[in-house]
Amino acid sequence: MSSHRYHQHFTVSWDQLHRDVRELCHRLIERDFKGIVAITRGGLIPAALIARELNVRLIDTVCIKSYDHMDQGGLDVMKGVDHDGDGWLLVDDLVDTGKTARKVREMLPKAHFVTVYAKPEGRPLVDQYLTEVAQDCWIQFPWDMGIAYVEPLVDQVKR
Ligand SMILES: O=P(O)(O)OC[C@H]1O[C@H](OP(=O)(O)OP(=O)(O)O)[C@H](O)[C@@H]1O
Ligand SMILES: Nc1nc2[nH]cnc2c(=O)[nH]1
Ligand SMILES: [Mg+2]
Repeated sequence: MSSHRYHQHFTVSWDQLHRDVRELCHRLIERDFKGIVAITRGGLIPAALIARELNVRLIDTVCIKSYDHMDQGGLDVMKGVDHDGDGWLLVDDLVDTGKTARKVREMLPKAHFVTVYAKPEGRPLVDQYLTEVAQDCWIQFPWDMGIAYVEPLVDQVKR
């Protein structure tokens, strides 16, 4: 599958991401977790922020790659964990088609799985998420962006 499926962009700033993760933490505060499993790489930053809010120190990773920028390839699992996820919080930044989530759920069937953003196809695979985003929308994360100069409108339009 390729970038042709994305027709809109949803740009998330660092501030927005931080606010969203904190809101997700409000919904997790009543639960106790043995630790957090972050799905690399996208799950690492939300996992660090959640660990701070919930005072969790034990953090593990499932290392998996599915996309090369907007192009979806085969799943490459580089590292798993040696338990079934019982009592653990499993964290990713987003669920899109659900392919990554399905694979990781097989590996950790008992974990409580959360993402910050969820698209409709992947939504049924997570236990909790904060914000739903349209299926044809590419979520642009702050770690993939930089600050750039923008020409004044008059120069863009009239030159
Ligand atoms: O629901 P899916 O269609 O499987 O897509 C979701 C996955 O895609 C992205 O990871 P990616 O493979 O791009 O790797 P990264 O986290 O290292 O950026 C994202 O972080 C999710 O893990
Ligand atoms: N950054 C980013 N990675 C993805 N991987 C799968 N879907 C997406 C998306 O919408 N944004
Ligand atoms: Mg990922």
